Amino acid sequence: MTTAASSAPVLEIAGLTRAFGGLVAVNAVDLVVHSGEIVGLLGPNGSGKTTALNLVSGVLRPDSGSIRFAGQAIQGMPAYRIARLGLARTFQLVRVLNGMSCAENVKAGLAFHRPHLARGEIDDTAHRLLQRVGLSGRDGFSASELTYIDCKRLELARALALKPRLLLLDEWLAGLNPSELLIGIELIRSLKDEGLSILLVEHVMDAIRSLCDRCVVMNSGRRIAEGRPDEVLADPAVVEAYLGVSTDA
Ligand SMILES: Nc1ncnc2c1ncn2[C@@H]1O[C@H](COP(=O)(O)OP(=O)(O)OP(=O)(O)O)[C@@H](O)[C@H]1O
Repeated sequence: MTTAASSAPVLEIAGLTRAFGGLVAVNAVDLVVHSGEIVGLLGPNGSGKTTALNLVSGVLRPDSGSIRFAGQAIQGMPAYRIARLGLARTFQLVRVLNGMSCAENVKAGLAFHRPHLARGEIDDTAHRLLQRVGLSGRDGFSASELTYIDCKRLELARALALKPRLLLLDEWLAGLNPSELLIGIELIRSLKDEGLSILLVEHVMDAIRSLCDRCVVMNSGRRIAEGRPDEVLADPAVVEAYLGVSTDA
């Protein structure tokens, strides 16, 4: 079990750039996640955070720049190969297979990403992963019957089925009510306590303050700040980016 971040980088991004036509959505961004760390990727709407996650997870190909995961260059690799290396993600709009049970959802992920597992191991692992995210007793429930937070838990279980070293969470806490938010924050913290490294795109400030070891802030595709949550959230450039006004006056 890892309780403190160690120095080995699990993710190293340098000069990452991707344009859509004339719009440079991610512009020469550098970012490092050390092993055991939770790094927040912040910024106002449209600043390029989801595009950055899409580039890291192989959903999109970068125009230039490098992405190293656990020391291996992964830029431009197809998403399924990156996932099999142990880099998992959740999506801003929850993606679960609604026509399937919770257990089948997780087993589908296990069968695809860990095809060497025997049938019994797949069943046991799916059951354990559902317990792990707080879905005990829901193995046979249809995913379409789940509440919103339970859908999020199921998507997390599917991501954990990859046995990831790094987890990318794209606004996983968005839309939760205050009591669900506390549960969600504790669940993410418990993953870190087990040694998982996490890159977290998030707008919920309480979550950022309580979970993140460090934050990188983007605006208009560029990295504008990096530091501890309290430091970056007090940075005038960050306040200006979020509020759209200068704080110099
Ligand atoms: N596939 C695409 N084609 C064209 N433009 C895109 C595409 N994806 C993203 N963009 C544009 O790139 C910019 C960055 O978008 P992105 O979704 O990465 O921002 P974000 O920081 O994740 O925003 P939010 O917090 O609202 O999710 C935006 O101007 C967006 O409209």
